[in-house]
Amino acid sequence: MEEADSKTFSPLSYFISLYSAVCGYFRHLLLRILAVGPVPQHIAIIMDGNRRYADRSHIDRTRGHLYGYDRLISTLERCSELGVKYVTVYAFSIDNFMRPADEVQALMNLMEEKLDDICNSYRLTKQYGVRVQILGELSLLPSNVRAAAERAMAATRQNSSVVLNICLAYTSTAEMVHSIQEIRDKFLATLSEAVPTGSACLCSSKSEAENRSGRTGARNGYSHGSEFCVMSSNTSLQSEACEGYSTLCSQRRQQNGENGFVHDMVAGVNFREVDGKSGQERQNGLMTEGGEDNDRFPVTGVAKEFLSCSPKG
Ligand SMILES: CC(C)=CCC/C(C)=C/CC/C(C)=C/COP(=O)(O)OP(=O)(O)O
Repeated sequence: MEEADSKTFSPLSYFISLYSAVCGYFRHLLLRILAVGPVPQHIAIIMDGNRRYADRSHIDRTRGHLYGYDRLISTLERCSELGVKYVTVYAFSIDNFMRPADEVQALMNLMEEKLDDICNSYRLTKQYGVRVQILGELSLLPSNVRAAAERAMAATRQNSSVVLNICLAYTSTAEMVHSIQEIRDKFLATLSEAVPTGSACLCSSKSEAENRSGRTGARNGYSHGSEFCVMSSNTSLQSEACEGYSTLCSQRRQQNGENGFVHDMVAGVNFREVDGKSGQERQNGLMTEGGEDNDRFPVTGVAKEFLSCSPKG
């Protein structure tokens, strides 16, 4: 026993543990000071530079991704200590599937392993109370990763201290298109309930039928029928949209020519739900936003990207 103790003790290991304890103490102090000031509720992170780091350090690229993951977790812990409520990480875009097959495979293996590690980490799940949410097109992921994602969400569902949103197989274009399609379908269902079929005040029966069947827009551009149905209804969805989004809607109509009004309006509702800003604020945001990376990033790039894509049914 004594022999084993004398083998494990070394001045170097003693120095290393002393050094890390001192660093930990100062980090803790620094975070306490920072927490006195304003702390953002939501921090979004784009994982980037893992391969460049690996190439520069002459290590395997998979190891570069592994180090990137470790950094993410320590950043998450620091955010949680500061009182940040949401950390959103853009970990894998739909476009990333176009990377070489062996890299995609290695990343998928890493995701599966790390999602399970998060679930099994006492530190993350119990001490930090991390709740995991996976955002994206889960159907595009291999079944083992999808299952790991479901496990992580289920295992941390009860936690509430900090939410870790992991964007996997995600792009904001796909998200916007899907949400618009979903809202369109709900809207059209509401429309068909709210408006008696064949009412003389409504659009022609032909355009009404087209809207109900979920077309992207009215065939004839801004047919009176289509606009009248939208503007005159009292459903909350419609009035919300009309209330603060008229500028956005009309700009969108001008830009897209014959894209349907239904979609312009739905986009307005969605922008509001995204960040709670008014249509005009959102537009100002659009005009001033820049940077390549923002284009595909959730929240910041959403509206900008939407304006540059034409929704298709
Ligand atoms: C569970 C969980 C959160 C797992 C995370 C897995 C992980 C590390 C994903 C990052 C993948 C990725 C595309 C990183 C970007 O760096 P890059 O490859 O684009 O590097 P580069 O900019 O140097 O080319």
